[in-house]
Amino acid sequence: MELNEGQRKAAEFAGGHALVLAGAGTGKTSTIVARVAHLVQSGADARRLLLLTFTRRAAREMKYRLKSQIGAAADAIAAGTFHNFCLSYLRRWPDLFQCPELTIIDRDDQLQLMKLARATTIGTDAAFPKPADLVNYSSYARNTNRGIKTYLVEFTDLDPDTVAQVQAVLNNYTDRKRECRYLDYDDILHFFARRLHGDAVVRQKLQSRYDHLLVDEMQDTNPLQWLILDGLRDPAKLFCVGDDAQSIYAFRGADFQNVHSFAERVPDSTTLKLNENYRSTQEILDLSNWLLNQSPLKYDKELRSARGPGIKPVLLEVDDDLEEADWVATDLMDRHNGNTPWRDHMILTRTAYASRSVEAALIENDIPYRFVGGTTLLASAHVKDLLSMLRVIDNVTDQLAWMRFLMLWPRIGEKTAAKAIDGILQLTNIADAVKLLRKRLADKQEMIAAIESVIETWQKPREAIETASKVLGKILEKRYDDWDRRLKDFALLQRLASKHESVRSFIETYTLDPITESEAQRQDADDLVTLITVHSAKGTEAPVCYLIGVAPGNYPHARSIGDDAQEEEERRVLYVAMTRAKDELIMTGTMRSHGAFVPHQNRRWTSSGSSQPYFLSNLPDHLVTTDTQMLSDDFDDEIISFRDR
Ligand SMILES: Nc1ncnc2c1ncn2[C@@H]1O[C@H](COP(=O)(O)OP(=O)(O)OP(=O)(O)O)[C@@H](O)[C@H]1O
Repeated sequence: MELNEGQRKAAEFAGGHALVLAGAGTGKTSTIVARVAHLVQSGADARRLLLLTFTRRAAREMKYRLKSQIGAAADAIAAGTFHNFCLSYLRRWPDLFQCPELTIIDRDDQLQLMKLARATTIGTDAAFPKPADLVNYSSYARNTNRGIKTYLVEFTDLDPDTVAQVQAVLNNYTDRKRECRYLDYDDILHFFARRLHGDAVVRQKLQSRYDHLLVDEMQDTNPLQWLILDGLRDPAKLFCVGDDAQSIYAFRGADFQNVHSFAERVPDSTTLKLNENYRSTQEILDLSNWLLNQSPLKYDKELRSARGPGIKPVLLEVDDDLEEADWVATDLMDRHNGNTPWRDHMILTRTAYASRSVEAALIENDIPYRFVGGTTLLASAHVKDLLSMLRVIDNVTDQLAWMRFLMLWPRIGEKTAAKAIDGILQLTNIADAVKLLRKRLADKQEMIAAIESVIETWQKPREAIETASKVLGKILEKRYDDWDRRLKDFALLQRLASKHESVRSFIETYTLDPITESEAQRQDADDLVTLITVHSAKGTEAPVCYLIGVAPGNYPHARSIGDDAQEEEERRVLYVAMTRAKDELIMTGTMRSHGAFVPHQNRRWTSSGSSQPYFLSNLPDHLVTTDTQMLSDDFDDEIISFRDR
């Protein structure tokens, strides 16, 4: 691929810090890859480059592209997510970061722990914020780099007494984490940033480690991530790429001011722009441009297609999600029969839940697919059961894992487990814990033998999981009706683990950046339809994109209505979704008729009515082909070509 003038200028930029600010499909990712290649080819030491991406998948893809451009040097480049990068240093320098051996916990564990903290601190009070709210408060405050009290006063309606109680619950939660040696997702960045800014030795060591810091998807970084970049730069040079119109993670604390205010924050920086979109045809961009232009915010983006004209986007009204699913599956099969590979198709959904009918239709029709962004493999109950065994071996103070593991066994209830755990928490290694269990639970020799057999294979992650599956199989089989289906996941875990050097690294990788079951199953297959949530689809593209659930209540999502900032973020979600399509964008949803939404007797949206805000309610007819047109007698050629492919 030959870079255009703007891309080349950015890739070969010889000044200090730079921000590449550009719209969707303008080659930001291609440019950052080209810049890394350029730096290495001009003599930069690959080991002194740090490439930060939003997902592990993005890092893997960039490395893959780099490998073809610069060969083995690509292996030396540190590339990964902020969380991976920070964790690697917490692990490498535990003393400097004052962060001993720790277990990473996921949201499920956070909720469990918060439940305990809430119950201990305030007892039962139905009106008090729920564990999920408390986890969210804590997470948002840290990611936006605010004290919890400041956050609660500024962003919630809680009265001063409740604020004080929430603080007490969160203190209890923190104490519990310390006691169990847990790190939650936000702690990773928080601990790293705190030492980076609070300890001159750490700062000096890290600042002397890199020459170039390259950041993809800058618009989705949060204030805490900014703090990290700010602490790492100078003499290292920042090269950040981003698009403010694609900022869709404000709900997690992302701050698109990191892009908007880059020039003020980094006074000696240069902002470079890319204008031409190489991904989509002009018709797809006309619709995307129109969507952004409806916003009260000035995005100042008018995407121009380098590819020229193509097929107009289609907006298809369906009666319900079943009809939608059937239609998508039939259309996919028609296209595949016409020799288009499955891989050319991507189905974008708001949520995993909203795509269940489409997923069922894919399965029913034997359409091979992988799902990206839904319920994740490590979150399913039987996998958590198995992981609990691995986790207690890795961290003997992992209270939540002990509770789960012990209670798997017959005749061990909450009380017996809690008593044993009280003793275990005083210990420092698994060998002592086994001794203690042998004494306290003398009639549970089978369980103790099971732990010992896994310890024996501990150094080989694949074997450790195989052993754990065998020794737990008999008891798990009795717990789950659909055991045969679940058992297959254990084989999947073994396959994934075989690529890791330790059990811990395996668990951490997929806790930090979760993988869905279907994604894991199909990792090596390449001709598949991709079913993906819009949030996971950032940075991806496909020739044909189906955007399902384009309806009031989804765009903007009902939950965001009434909050201007959230509604605006919803517009950007739709914009991200539309701009994934290269050749064809097909939107399906309920209730559209001749440019206005007409409540239908048998349709789900009837009760909320057509007054619900909807981004496409004023959509000019000329921007899309509608199903009404598709069904009319004077079908034009373009529509026939779409249908008769
Ligand atoms: N100079 C070019 N010539 C031809 N194709 C290009 C050029 N630059 C980028 N492309 C292609 O355009 C598409 C979009 O590029 P890329 O994914 O880098 O854009 P992006 O700005 O990161 O997009 P987004 O932010 O929407 O994810 C890719 O298919 C890429 O190969």
